[in-house]
Amino acid sequence: MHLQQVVDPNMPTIFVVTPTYTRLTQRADITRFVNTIKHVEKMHWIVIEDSEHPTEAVRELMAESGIPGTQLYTKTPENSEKKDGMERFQYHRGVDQRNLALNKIAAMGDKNAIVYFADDDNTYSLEVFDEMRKTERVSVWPVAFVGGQKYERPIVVDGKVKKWHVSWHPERTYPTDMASFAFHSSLLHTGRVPQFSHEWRQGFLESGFLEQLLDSPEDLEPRGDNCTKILVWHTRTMDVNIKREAKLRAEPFIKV
Ligand SMILES: O=C(O)[C@H]1O[C@H](OP(=O)(O)OP(=O)(O)OC[C@H]2O[C@@H](n3ccc(=O)[nH]c3=O)[C@H](O)[C@@H]2O)[C@H](O)[C@@H](O)[C@@H]1O
Ligand SMILES: [Mn+2]
Repeated sequence: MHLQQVVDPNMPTIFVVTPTYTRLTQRADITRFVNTIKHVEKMHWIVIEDSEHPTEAVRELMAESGIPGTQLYTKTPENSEKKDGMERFQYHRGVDQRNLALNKIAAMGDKNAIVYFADDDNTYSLEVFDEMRKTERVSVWPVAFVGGQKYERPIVVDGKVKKWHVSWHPERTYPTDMASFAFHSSLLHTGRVPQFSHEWRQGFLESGFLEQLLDSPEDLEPRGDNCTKILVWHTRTMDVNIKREAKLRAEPFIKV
């Protein structure tokens, strides 16, 4: 008989929510992302394209991954979109995409699930998925390479988050990155579905969202040895130099 790993039927499903958009490095980023999350059991991958229509590229990447998932799309509205000359920090990314996913997950009605916002370009340990699986309400852990620091992390005293190792806008109620927390799906079923807003200040998305889930940072459940282990890195893919393309064009039948 073939030996199979027995999956605990009570184990919560992890909904991994990934906004994405068409760009030169998208297949590279999503390939690396898939190579990590394909090792995570009992998960459902929600990919939301920032686009007016679903793309063949994402459909294909999702199908080839073999990961159970849902392909959604919603274009960031004109007025809140990146305009020419705007710097990266001047506009929100992923707001409408994550909101759509939240509504979808709420409608799916799974009462035994965890929700995690995982951007397509970060680096994730497998351990972070084991840690978030234990979430009762909202779990939290450190993230490296963010906020102009080597890492940002909650400081835990007697099992509670009391302050933060964060220097960028430390006055935020929850001064922490999108990749630093996960929450239980029960929080989607207590009334209005929590959402992100374009109206919030740049860099205040996480704090604004968490304020809808919890009363105080002390309600957070610290993971990763009381928030002392780096399990996620806020990496970014470099802009690829294609300045010689005009001299020798890519062949249209080669998928990059
Ligand atoms: O506050 C913000 O605006 C963002 O800042 C940081 O993220 P950062 O690495 O700077 O941003 P990206 O990785 O470029 O974008 C975050 C996610 O949104 C997607 N995205 C980006 C750009 C875009 O136009 N549309 C879109 O859907 C990306 O594929 C990615 O999954 C945070 O890590 C994000 O979670 C947060 O949404
Ligand atoms: Mn990123």
